[in-house]
Amino acid sequence: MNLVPAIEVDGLEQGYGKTIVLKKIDLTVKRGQILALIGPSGSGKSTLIKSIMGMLLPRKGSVKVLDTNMPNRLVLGKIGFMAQNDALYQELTGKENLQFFGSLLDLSKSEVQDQMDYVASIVNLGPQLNKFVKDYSGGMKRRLSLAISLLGNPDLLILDEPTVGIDPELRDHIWDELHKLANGGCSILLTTHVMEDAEQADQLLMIRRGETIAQGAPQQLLEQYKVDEIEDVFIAAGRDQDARLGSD
Ligand SMILES: Nc1ncnc2c1ncn2[C@@H]1O[C@H](COP(=O)(O)OP(=O)(O)OP(=O)(O)O)[C@@H](O)[C@H]1O
Repeated sequence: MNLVPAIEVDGLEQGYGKTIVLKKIDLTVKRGQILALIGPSGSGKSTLIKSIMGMLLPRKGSVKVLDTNMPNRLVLGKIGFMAQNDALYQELTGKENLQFFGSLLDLSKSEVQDQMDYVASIVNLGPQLNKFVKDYSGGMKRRLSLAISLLGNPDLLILDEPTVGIDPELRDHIWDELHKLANGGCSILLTTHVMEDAEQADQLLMIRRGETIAQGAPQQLLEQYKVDEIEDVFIAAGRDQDARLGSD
């Protein structure tokens, strides 16, 4: 297996206009590893993802994906990306959406057809693929977006809140599949508010007020903070940060 990390972020500072949103962020996602990014609303998770995808250039520090500085068109083709807002064609069916996004990846119609059953089964969407997306529920749209991100056998999956609106049973099924993909060498970075998701990851990065407040394997963090729940790690690390920075 290639030992170059899938993602390397080093000393990243990022912001909009005069506002600094992220400070001194370091992270490494090795090949085949799953990293969950946790933080309250507005803490900068999507900003970090946009920086990794090359949609925002680093203000300070560096971002490398598959050993390449972003943005890079070739590397983008190796990333399966699921944005927070579903970017789907409402007037097309689920199947037509998959065909369209597959064609953007230079997959032939028959290649998309071959992969369609597999990606649709991961998110349990097979029976609804012939329905128009405008008639989908919010959770079905998330599932279709996830299926689209899996097309083309990506080396890296970047998933912004993939489990929103997905029931616990299907979430377990999706996690089984994500672990299988990771075991096959796919690296995965996802954001979540759901602590059950966090427990499934190999590595956690907790951000709050633009900074990393805790980073490590779930079990390691539970031991370090002497707590039983990941949520309590976040709370304790947040208190430490408030004590350091002041709570204003
Ligand atoms: N295009 C933009 N221009 C100006 N400020 C922005 C822009 N996008 C995000 N921000 C600000 O940057 C901060 C971080 O936003 P970001 O979307 O990265 O947070 P998040 O952790 O992903 O939040 P959520 O969990 O709600 O999606 C917020 O204060 C937000 O208002």
